[in-house]
Order: sequence, then structure tokens, then C-alpha cells
Amino acid sequence: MGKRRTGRQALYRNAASVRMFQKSPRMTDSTRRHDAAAARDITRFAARPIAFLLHYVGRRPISHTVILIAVLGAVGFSVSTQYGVKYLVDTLSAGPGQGSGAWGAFALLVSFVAADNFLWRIASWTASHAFVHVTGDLRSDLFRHLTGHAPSYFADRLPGVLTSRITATSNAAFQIENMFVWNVLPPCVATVGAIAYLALVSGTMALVLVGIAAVVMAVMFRIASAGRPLHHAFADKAAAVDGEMVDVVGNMTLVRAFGGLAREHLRFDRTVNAELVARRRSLIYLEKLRLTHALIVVVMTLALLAWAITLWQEGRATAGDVVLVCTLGLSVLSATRDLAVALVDVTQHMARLSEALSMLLSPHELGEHPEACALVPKGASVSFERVSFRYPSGRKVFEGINVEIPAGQRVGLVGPSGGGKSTLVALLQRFYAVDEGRILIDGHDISRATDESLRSAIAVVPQDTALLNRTLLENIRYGRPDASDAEVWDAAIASRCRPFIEALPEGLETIVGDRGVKLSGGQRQRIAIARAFLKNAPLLILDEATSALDTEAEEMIQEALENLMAGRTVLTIAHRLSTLRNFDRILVLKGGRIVEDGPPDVLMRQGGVYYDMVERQRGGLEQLAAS
Ligand SMILES: Nc1ncnc2c1ncn2[C@@H]1O[C@H](COP(=O)(O)OP(=O)(O)OP(=O)(O)O)[C@@H](O)[C@H]1O
Repeated sequence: MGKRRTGRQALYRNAASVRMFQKSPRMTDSTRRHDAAAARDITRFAARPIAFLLHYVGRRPISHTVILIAVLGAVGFSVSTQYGVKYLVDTLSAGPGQGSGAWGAFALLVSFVAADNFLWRIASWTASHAFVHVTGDLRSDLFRHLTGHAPSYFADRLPGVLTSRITATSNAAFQIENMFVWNVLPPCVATVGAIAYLALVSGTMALVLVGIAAVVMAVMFRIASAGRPLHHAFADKAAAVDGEMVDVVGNMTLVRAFGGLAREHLRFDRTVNAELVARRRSLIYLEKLRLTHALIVVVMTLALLAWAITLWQEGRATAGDVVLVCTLGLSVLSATRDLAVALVDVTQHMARLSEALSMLLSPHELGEHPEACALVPKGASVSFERVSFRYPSGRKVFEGINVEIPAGQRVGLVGPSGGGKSTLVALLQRFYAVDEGRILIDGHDISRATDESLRSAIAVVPQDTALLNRTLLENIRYGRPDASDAEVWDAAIASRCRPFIEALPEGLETIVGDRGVKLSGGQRQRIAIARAFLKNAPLLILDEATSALDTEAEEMIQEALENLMAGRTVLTIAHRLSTLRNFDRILVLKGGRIVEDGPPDVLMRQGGVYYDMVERQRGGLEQLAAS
């Protein structure tokens, strides 16, 4: 009847326990309100990546304004430098007798170059602070939003894919900001400035250049946008590679146990190959775009220069004018190339950003009810009133189920696999919303309780003990973040953790390893019990571990649990029925219905499902002992 968890379920378990223990007494109400508001807020941007970026840019208005002004000024001076060159050439063409005029032109040119460089440095120095802060701000908001999802969200998605999407969002935002400020904005401003200067030489020429630049830009942008599906496909495949790696690395024991290494290598090679193909397609598309542009630019520059020389031959333009036309024409046309290429890159990053946002910013499945108020437990009685529930996948589990558990009662949930035990306790923790009926704790409908008060009322000792890769002290203290060291020790002692903690060279400061791999199964369970002890909640949910432990470890866990259960309402999903002997009541769940309900000895006398299960387990144990 036992079941093993897959890596994905394991993450879901860890995410679930973080939620279970999420209350932090040091958190102020305003911090919580801000967090909730921020998390709600960003779902508006699920399909609006540009608005998402602007939202974070707007959070740092001063530094972004400084960058904008500095870049505009720098480009203005940079274009003026070309006019400065024309001015110098014209002054020099007037002959050596104009010596002081030449030095004046020289000084003007130098001041343009100096101002140009100075403003660029101000812009890039400010950007190195502002852009980095933007990536920090959005990552913390996305993480807050992600961890606010119900466990079902994590059960359906690979952890690697989720975390890589947060990283991808932050990288894409950084790249887009950089590309916009250094590669998109300057050529745009330079083009406008250059055309204005060109108008000083020839209005017609300036108009023709405006027309050419607009057509080239439009064509380039059109071609660039048409490549968007290719860039989207590449972003998808890259995320799949990350997800695949995390899934396999997280399940290495399983892979090795089933000799799956060679199969996994082949599968990974296929995933990487698919990514390489998508990436190649995306890059080749960009190369085609660059080639088209290069051809247009060569033809256009030669034509402009020929035109300027003709004007000079006719005496309608000076040598300086020819230099100006040549430098400005070249810079406008190469600006269109830089701009088009930058826009393609931005489109590529935008594709990654929008794909990541559409996955990350789905609304939370279970928001708090607008009229939710704090649940104040008074002993923790539990009622399921005509509860019906089906999973989002459509699997119906309960139909009008009723259960009344008085405060302080110890109830064992038993029954065949798939009977609905885990679903019942998941509903009690409001991991899913019921379709019909109500679940009450001390008469308070849990769908109208604040998330935090519900989490405070319930302590959970899960089947697959979830530990964070931190110290033992931090793992136990997760139950109550403001507990003193002495209180943590008391909880550890009551949970029979003391002997093994004292045997560790670093004691409570020992880092437990990924998901607690450095501890034995029994030790992990006792840490989970200590954590629940510290939480000191009136309602206790135990999901009994299925793996067999040796007798000594089993005894210690039973002692620890006895201590923990004292004075609380307890719901235990039991797999080893012997542990239920001292329980007040057994509920037998089969096919989503309660088929037996009563004290263990009464059910034994009835000779029904519970009796059969106990007998079968006893028979199994005797056989084991005899072999
Ligand atoms: N996330 C889910 N989505 C869809 N169906 C689910 C989900 N989780 C469980 N079920 C289905 O709901 C039914 C009840 O499952 P549940 O896990 O509550 O049973 P259980 O009594 O706890 O079983 P076990 O003893 O094996 O843990 C089963 O048919 C199961 O396949």
C-alpha cells in the first residue's frame, strides 16, 4: 500500500512544507500585505512583457532618467562631432591665412569629443547600478509569486523548468535594457541628428535619406519579426534541456537502480540536439538579415557619395559638405543595420521573456477569500460537511463526505491505496478548494480563514521528510523562526534527536545535505517531529513513513510521536496498523467513502475491512519472522 515519491513529487513536498511552516512571527503585517499585493500585481503582466519591464524600470526613476539624458546628450555630441569635422575641413579649405579660425574649429571639435565621452561614462556607470537592481527586484517578486502557488502547480511542472524561467527572465530583462540603451536608442537619435545636419547641406538629400532609412528599417524589422517563432522555439528547447537535467540529477538513485544511465544519456543527447537545431535556425536567420542589410547599405552609400560629388562639381557644395554627406550617410545607414540587428536581438530576448512570464505569472490557484479572517483555534475540532471534490484533472474523489472529529481526538486514516486518505488531509490544509460543502476547524470555515492563521493551526509531519539543505538548527527552527536555541534543544530532546545530534561533530550546526541525505530515514523523521513540536499547533497531521525502520529507530520515533501527540487533535495516515492501537478512532476510507468508523477494538470485533487489513499485516509479519 506504500508509495514512493518521484523527484517532482519531492519538490512539491518541499514546496508544500515551506508553505506549511511559512508563518514568521517577525514578519510585519505591512510586509505581508506588500508581498501579497506585489504578487497579485505582477500577474497583470503575464501577456505584457514590455509593461512588465517598464514596471521595474519605473521603480528606479531617477537613475533611469539620468541614463536617458546622458545617452541623448552623448549621441547629440557624437553627431555634432561630424559637423565639427566638416567645419574644420571648410576652414582649412579657406587657406592658411585663416589660422585662428582653424584653431577655433579644432577647439569646437575637441569639446564635442570630450562631452560625448564624458556623457557615455556617466550613462554606463549609472546603468551598472540601475540595470543590476532591476534584475534583483524582478527576481524577488517572481520568486515570491512562484512560491505562492498551490502544491498542485508544482506537481505538474519540472522544478528545473521553473527555476530556469526565473533566471531566463532576469537575463532577458538585463539584455533588453542594455540593448535598448546602447544599441537601439543611440542609432535612433543619431539618425534624427544626422538628418538634421544633412538638411544644412541639401534639403532634398536629407529628405531622400529619411525615406531610405525608413524603408530600410521597415524591411529589416519585418524580416526580423517574421523570425520570432524560430527564436521562441529556441527558448522553449533551451528550457527543456535545463528541466531534463534537473529531473535526472534529482532522481539519480532511481536512474542507477534501474540501470537507466545509458537510456538517460541518449534521451539527453536527443533533447540537446533538438535545442542545437533550434538555435542554429535562429542564428542563421539573423545572418540572412545582416547580409540583406549589408547589400542595401553598400549600394545606398555609394549612390549618396556620387550625388554629393556631383553637387561639388557643380559648385553647389563645399569639400566639407562632401565629407559631411559621406560621414553622416555612412553613419545613418550603418545605424539602421545596428538598429535592425539590435531589434532582432531584443525580439529574441523579448520572446524568451514573454514565454517565461506566461509560465511564471499564471494566477495563484487559491487566493485568500476577500472576507477571510484569522482562524483562532480552541482545541482544533474538525468537521467535513457534505464535502465533494474532484482533482483539476477531472478525477472525482469525494461525493458528499461527512466527518466530525472532536478536539483532542486521535484519528487513524486507513484503507486501500487510492482510497482518498492523502486527498482528505490535503483538503484540510486547503491545498485544493472543495467543490461542494465545507471544512471547519473549531467551527471556522477554512475557505474563509487567512492563509497564515490556517498554517499556524496545523503542524505536519510528512511521509517523505522534507529538509532544506541548511543546518539542523535551521531545519528544526523552521517550525517557529523566533524560537530560542534553548527551545530548539527542548524540541530536539522531546523528539529523541539528542543522541544522534550529540554524536555529530558539529551538532546542531551540521548541514543536512540536499533533502537531508546526510541523515538516516529515522533521523530525518525525528527532525520533522522536532520541527512540529516547536510549531506547537493544536492540530497535527501525520503521514506515516512507509519504509520499514529497525526496531530501535521505530521505538524512538513512536516515543517522539507519543510526546508530540499529547493534548492535540491528531489525524494520522497510517500504513503500519500496529501504531494505531492506542488511537481513539479509526476511519477506513475506500473509494472515497468512509466504510468503517470506530475505535480500533470495536472495528476488530466487527471483522470488516480494518480487521482484514490488520490480519493481513500480522500474517505478513509472522511470515517475515519465520523466514
Ligand atoms: N494530483 C492528483 N491529480 C489527480 N488525481 C489524483 C491526484 N492525487 C491523487 N489522485 C487520485 O485520487 C485518488 C485518491 O488518492 P489519494 O492519494 O488520496 O489516496 P490514498 O488513500 O492516500 O492512497 P495511498 O495509500 O496510496 O497514499 C486516487 O485515485 C488518485 O489516483
